[in-house]
Amino acid sequence: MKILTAAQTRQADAATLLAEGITSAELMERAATAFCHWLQKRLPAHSQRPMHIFCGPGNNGGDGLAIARQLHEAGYQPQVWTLPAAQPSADFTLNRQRLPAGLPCHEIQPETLPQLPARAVVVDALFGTGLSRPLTGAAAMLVKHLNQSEATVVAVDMPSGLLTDAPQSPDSLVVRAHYTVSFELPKLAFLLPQNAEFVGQWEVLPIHLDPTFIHNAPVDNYFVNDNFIRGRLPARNKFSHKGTFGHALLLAGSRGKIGASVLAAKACLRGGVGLLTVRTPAVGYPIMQVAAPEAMALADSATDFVTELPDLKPYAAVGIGPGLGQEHATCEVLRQLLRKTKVPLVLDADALNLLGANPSLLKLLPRESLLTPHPKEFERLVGKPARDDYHRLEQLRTFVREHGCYCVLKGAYTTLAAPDGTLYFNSTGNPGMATGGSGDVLTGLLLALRADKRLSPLDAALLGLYAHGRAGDQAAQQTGEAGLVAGDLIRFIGPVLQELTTPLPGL
Ligand SMILES: NC(=O)C1=CN([C@@H]2O[C@H](COP(=O)(O)OP(=O)(O)OC[C@H]3O[C@@H](n4cnc5c(N)ncnc54)[C@H](O)[C@@H]3O)[C@@H](O)[C@H]2O)[C@@H](O)CC1
Ligand SMILES: [K+]
Repeated sequence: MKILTAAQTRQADAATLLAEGITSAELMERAATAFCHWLQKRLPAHSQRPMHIFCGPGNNGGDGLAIARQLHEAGYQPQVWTLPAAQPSADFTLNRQRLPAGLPCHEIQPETLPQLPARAVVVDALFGTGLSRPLTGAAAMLVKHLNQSEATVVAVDMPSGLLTDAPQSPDSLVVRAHYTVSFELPKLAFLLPQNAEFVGQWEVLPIHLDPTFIHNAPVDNYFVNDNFIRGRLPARNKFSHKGTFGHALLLAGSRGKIGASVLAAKACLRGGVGLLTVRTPAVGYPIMQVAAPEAMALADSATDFVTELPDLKPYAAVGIGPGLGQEHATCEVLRQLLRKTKVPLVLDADALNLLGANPSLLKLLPRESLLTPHPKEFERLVGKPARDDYHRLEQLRTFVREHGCYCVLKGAYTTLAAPDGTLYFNSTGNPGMATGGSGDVLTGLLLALRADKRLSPLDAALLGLYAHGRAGDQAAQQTGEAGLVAGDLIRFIGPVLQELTTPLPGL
């Protein structure tokens, strides 16, 4: 799914009117209907909860007015509140005129702000994608009032005060919505941790914007959902052999962190690798042989950490990092690996910390390497903290362009950056996966997919992220989010990959 900018959303709107020969009021009616169906499913008219719909002067407010009319017709008893405005939009004015006589509509004044008890439902239709500056005056006062209330707040398209795809000044007032119901495509603002307190739980409803416009719109950001992933994992050919799926090498583990190497190894095996060899320090050798007998274990001559790089000839891809430690000798192994390898690399955890601490290593990074930092590791890699989540995304784009690599920034909506700077936001996963070892599982899975000769680097990375999150979602259904441990993810990798495999074309 593409993520459009606010400007492109306006253009998509205009292109739809043109392509379908409809008026903007008709498109507004479509958006209002979609919103009302969403609400009616969750809140029946007979619930009798007080409902207040707050409408701004533009088309977001126009949506609010159309929603009020449709809900009134469906048996709800909403009250409408409008902001004082010199020049409301044409579709606002039209829908204001269309309000039935029995539907109360008041202009907001400081002394007439409605009481909002906890039972009340607020529909926030003050500002949407047209917001261009911080809220002031009556709008600011109203947002403060909404945020102090205990009412349930449902935002139309955007929580009012939040910019669609840029940071706002830190002291800006923004509605704290419990739900944000948006139209057609997700907005970049929804995917950033700093906005979670405003956006709440979000959803996008189709309003059938012009598909040709969306198809041709150039974008920097994609939302990775099921549709986006379908068709990227080919079915296995009957005559395929171990070589097709590659022989991977994993360098991982140190005393006390052999578990990380075991988790990564098991995930790599379940990710479909043809063969796996794991280099661990000697202390990890018996553990690996017992825990993952399908992997070949290659013990280092040092007991506690990895000090030697094996001959790289047999391998189709190399992963390094989980539980590795940051000893000097291990750093030298990484340096040799970066110098010598001719096959795809997956770098995680301590391998990234070593890269961050030794800028000379970063210069050796082979093109198309795949790095999987969490935000702290990413900060060490780039050497300075991000001002905010938007700045972090800019740092990410700059980083991959500079190093010609793929970089996965882990978190909610884990973000993959491709070497051209395009960002892909993953949609799967849950907070239960914020648990030790979850990243090691991702590294193992990505290593398997990078070793698969049939997959492009981009497809391997996208499939890995999506499958990892989906495995987490399926695991959490059985364990609950709190009870989820990284090892639980591993047994769901196989079924999830099976589900994502492209079937034969139907007859
Ligand atoms: N683009 C689409 O696909 C559709 C958009 N619709 C609705 O239209 C909305 C966008 O409407 P508009 O472009 O009219 O914009 P808004 O309704 O978001 O904002 C209204 C106007 O307020 C002014 N304004 C901006 N910031 C302000 C501030 N801080 N204080 C006071 N005034 C401010 C601007 O002139 C802006 O055009 C969407 O969010 C959505 O709700 C829907 O009706 C139908 C489909
Ligand atoms: K809004």
